[in-house]
Amino acid sequence: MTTRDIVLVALFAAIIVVLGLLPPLTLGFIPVPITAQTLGVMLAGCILGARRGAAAVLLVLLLVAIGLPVLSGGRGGLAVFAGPTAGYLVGWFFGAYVCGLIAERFVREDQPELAQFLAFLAASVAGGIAVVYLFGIPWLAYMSGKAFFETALASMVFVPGDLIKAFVAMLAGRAVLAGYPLLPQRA
Ligand SMILES: O=C(O)CCCC[C@@H]1SC[C@@H]2NC(=O)N[C@@H]21
Repeated sequence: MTTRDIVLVALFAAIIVVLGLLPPLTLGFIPVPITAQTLGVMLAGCILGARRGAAAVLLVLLLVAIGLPVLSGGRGGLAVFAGPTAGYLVGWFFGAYVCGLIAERFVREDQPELAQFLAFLAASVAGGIAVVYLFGIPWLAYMSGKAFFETALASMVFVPGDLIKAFVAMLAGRAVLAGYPLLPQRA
């Protein structure tokens, strides 16, 4: 990693932390909040690509681990990794990575604008939603002692908001690519 990469990773970690200042939306029937921080995960993947995007999330998770209150609602500390949202947090790391991989592979600067939008949207949905849920739901089911399908069904409450975030990440990914490209592009 170059010094520029490190600065970008720190910048996107800061963006994820700042998004955590927006109050979480807690729901009575599931011990996982709706949070704007998942937008930061998608932005990191779409704008920085796989390695640097995942590194930005990892940095945030390290800040959580050392006890800084950087999660929405001012939460932090090692106990979070033994709580009901831990699977989602691990999913953020892999989600940013997969989001970045898809963006790196399918976004091209010389593509038509529509193809770029679609590639960023696919990256955000696959990485920022599917992969995050893939880790989050089984862990939540285990922690709450509920059936997997019941937990998966309850987690669908996050989908509308996460789709809006994926749309915002798509717009931001394309805007940054057009003005100040940072995304590595793979053959
Ligand atoms: O703050 C935490 O401890 C982690 C919160 C995880 C929230 C999950 S991520 C996917 C889904 N989308 C949301 O807005 N909330 C959940």
